[in-house]
Amino acid sequence: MQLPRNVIAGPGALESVGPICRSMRLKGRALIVTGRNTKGIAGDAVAESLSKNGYDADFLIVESATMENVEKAKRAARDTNAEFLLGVGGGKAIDIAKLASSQLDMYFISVPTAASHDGIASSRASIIQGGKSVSNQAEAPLCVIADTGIIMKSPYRLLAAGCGDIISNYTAVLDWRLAARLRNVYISEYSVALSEMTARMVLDYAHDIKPGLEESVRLVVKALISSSVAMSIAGSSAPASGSEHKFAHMLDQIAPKPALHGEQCGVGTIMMMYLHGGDWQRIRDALKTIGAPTTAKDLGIEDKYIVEALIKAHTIRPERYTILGDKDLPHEAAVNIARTTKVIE
Ligand SMILES: NC(=O)C1=CN([C@@H]2O[C@H](COP(=O)(O)OP(=O)(O)OC[C@H]3O[C@@H](n4cnc5c(N)ncnc54)[C@H](OP(=O)(O)O)[C@@H]3O)[C@@H](O)[C@H]2O)C=CC1
Ligand SMILES: O=C(CO)COP(=O)(O)O
Ligand SMILES: [Zn+2]
Repeated sequence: MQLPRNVIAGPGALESVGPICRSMRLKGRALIVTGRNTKGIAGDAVAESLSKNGYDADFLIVESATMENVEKAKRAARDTNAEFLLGVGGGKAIDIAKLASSQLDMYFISVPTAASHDGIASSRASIIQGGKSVSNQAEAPLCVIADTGIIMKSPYRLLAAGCGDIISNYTAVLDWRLAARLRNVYISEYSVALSEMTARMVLDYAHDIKPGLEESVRLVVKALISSSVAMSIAGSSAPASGSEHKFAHMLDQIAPKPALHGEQCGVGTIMMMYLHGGDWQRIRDALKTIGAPTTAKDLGIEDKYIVEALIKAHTIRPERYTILGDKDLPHEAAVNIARTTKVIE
C-alpha cells in the first residue's frame, strides 16, 4: 500500500511548495508539468516558490493524457537534468507527471488546481494508449499540495465534476462485488468501506455543495483525497472505477466533444445504478442539487453517442468485469437504459 507522505490543503498552500521540497530534502532541478491555462493560474507561482528556496525549474505544457506526452515528459526531465517532477493542474497534467516520474524513478509532487477528479493522491495514472484509456500502476505522490484558494477561484463546473467522480464510487463498488462473486477477483473490504464512506459524504451533503463556498471546496477536496487513498489501498482503481467509468472512457473515445471526466462518470453512475437495481433517482437528485450534468443535453453530447457508448463500454478494460458483462448491449436495451433514467429523451 503506497500513500503520500504529506498532504497539505488550505488557502495559500502554494507558497509552501518550496519549503516542503526543502523539508523533504529534495535536491536538484525540478520539472513542472502543467496545462496551458494552469501554468498562469498556479505553475508560475510554484516555480517562484521553488526559486525562493533555491530550486531551478523548467516547464512542460501538456494538453492530453497520452503515452506520447508521458514520453515527452520523460525526455524533458532527462534533457533538463530534472531530479523531481511536479504535476500542476487538472487530472491530465497530474497523471502525465505521475507516470513519467514513476518510470524515471523520481519523486513526484501533486499540485491540483481543481477539485475535478480523484487522481490527485492516487497511485494510478489513466493514460490513452493505442486510442484507449489504460489504468497504469504508478507511484503515489510524495506530497499533495492543494491550494484551496486557487481551487475556490476555479470554475464551479470543475468542482461539480469532482462530485460526479466521487459519487461514481457507489457503482464501482457494486461492480467490484459482482466481479468478486462471478470472477473471484480480490476485493479489499477496507478499501470498499473508505470508497463508500467518501461517496456517502458527497451524497449526504449535496445541499451544502454550492458555488463560492469555501466549505464546499474543503469537503470535496477531502473526499477526493480519501477516494484516492481507497485506490491506493486496493492497489487498483476498482473502488473508484467500474462500469460508469467504462462508459465515460468510451464517450471520450467516440464523442466529437466530450464533457469533463467527472461529469461523464456522474451520468454513467445514474444509468449503472439503474442496471444494478439500486436507487438511481437518489444519485440523479444529488447530482442535480450539486449542479452537475444528469442528461445528454447537459453534457452537450448527442443522444446517439450516449447509446453507442453504452453498447460498447464493456470493451474498455475488458479484464475488469462489471454489470455491463462482456458482450455488446443490444441497441434497444441501451436506448431503454438511457430513456428510463431520463439521460436521453
Ligand atoms: N489517476 C487517477 O486515479 C485518476 C485519473 N483521472 C483522469 O484525470 C483526467 C480528468 O481530470 P480533469 O481535471 O477533469 O481534466 P483536465 O486535466 O483536462 O482539466 C480540465 C480543464 O480544467 C482546466 N483547469 C484546471 N484547473 C483550473 C483552474 N484553477 N482554473 C481554470 N481552469 C482550470 C484545465 O486547464 P489546462 O488547459 O491548463 O489543463 C483543463 O482545461 C482524465 O484524464 C481522467 O482519466 C481521473 C480520476 C482518477
Ligand atoms: O478515474 C479514475 C477513478 O476515478 C481512475 O480509474 P480508471 O482510469 O481505472 O478508470
Ligand atoms: Zn474517475
